[in-house]
Amino acid sequence: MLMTVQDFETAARMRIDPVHADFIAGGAGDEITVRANEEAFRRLRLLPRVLRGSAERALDISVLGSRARTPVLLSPTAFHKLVDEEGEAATARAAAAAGAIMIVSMASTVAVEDIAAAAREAGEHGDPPPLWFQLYIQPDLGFTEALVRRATDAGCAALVVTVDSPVRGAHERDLRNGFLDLPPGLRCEHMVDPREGGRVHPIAMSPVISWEHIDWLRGTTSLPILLKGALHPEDARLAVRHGVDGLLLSNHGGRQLDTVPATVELLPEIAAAVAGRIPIVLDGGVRRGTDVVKALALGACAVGIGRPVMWALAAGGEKGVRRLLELFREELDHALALCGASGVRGLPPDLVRAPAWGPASAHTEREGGA
Ligand SMILES: Cc1cc2nc3c(=O)[nH]c(=O)nc-3n(C[C@H](O)[C@H](O)[C@H](O)COP(=O)(O)O)c2cc1C
Ligand SMILES: CC(C)CC(=O)C(=O)O
Repeated sequence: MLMTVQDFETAARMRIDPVHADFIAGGAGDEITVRANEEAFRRLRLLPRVLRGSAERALDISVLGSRARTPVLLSPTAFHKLVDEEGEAATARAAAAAGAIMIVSMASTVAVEDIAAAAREAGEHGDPPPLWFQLYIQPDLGFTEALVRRATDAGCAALVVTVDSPVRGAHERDLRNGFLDLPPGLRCEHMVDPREGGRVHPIAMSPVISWEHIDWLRGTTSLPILLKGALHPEDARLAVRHGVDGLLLSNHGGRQLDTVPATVELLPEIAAAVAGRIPIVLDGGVRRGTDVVKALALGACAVGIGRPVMWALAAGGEKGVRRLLELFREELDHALALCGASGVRGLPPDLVRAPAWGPASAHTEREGGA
């Protein structure tokens, strides 16, 4: 029975190529940050209030003009067709049915127009939440601008600009496995260049992308812009000054610079830096309803999940992702009830206790390890 994210991972591993499972699970370098994200959530403790609950909990959110029935977003993940033949279309149907915002990866194997059509078909409770679109700004600004127009025309309601990738992270599992490109028959649909007879460009990760590019993007679109991957509080303040509308506080699931802190450890500092001026979504290591409560209480308005979606899609296609999102909903609602909360909004930081951040190994060994 699929009851936890771990169950989905186990089921997925029985169905997919181990090389692809490594691509999903893996991270950069020694994968210290991959583990740190989950460990940090495990170390935080919830301190519930009593005699103040309500019969039902409100789980809906509204962020940057997008309404959703759950604060759990689908973070952008590449290459869904590696694990399911319908790829991102299946994921989008599940997200729409759950009323969850899906952030479409620029590196998706289904085109954003087709993903949007799939989501529209599946909205069970009226209009599903809009899609958001993740972008790596390409040094070829003409190409980038055309892609932004394409995502906008497809109905995407926000742009999530990934800024933690001046170069690609060193994924040693992929290097050892020789997994360096998509298998024949699959391609990144958004990298097809209509100007060049349909040539498929590689995604450029460029260290010359700068705040000037964010200013340029700000001038070319009226969609809300979120920065994904700014971790330093000074960069969070700069983002506000550059007219960015929101932050996706993310360390790319430990796939870029290894040994950066867990995102939930950084959250209080980042929340203090932006001081409520722009919303913060957090991803990295969110695996349980209690993790969602912790992130929201510490200042996020929503959370994203990456690997869990890939495992669920691999384990059971659209149905698998639906079940996963249901599970997060049930766990979140249950945890809120136990915390004496009436919903996901306005959760106070004193719901969370952080034991002194001692050596991570001491905590994890006692709890059965990562
Ligand atoms: C298989 C995989 C592919 C990913 N692809 C992208 C991507 O195309 N763009 C991006 O900004 N982040 C990408 N990410 C990072 C996720 O958006 C997210 O930050 C991370 O997975 C969150 O951590 P979690 O996996 O612990 O939930 C990817 C992550 C994984 C695991
Ligand atoms: C194809 C890559 C650009 C996707 C990515 O960001 C990742 O694998 O973490």
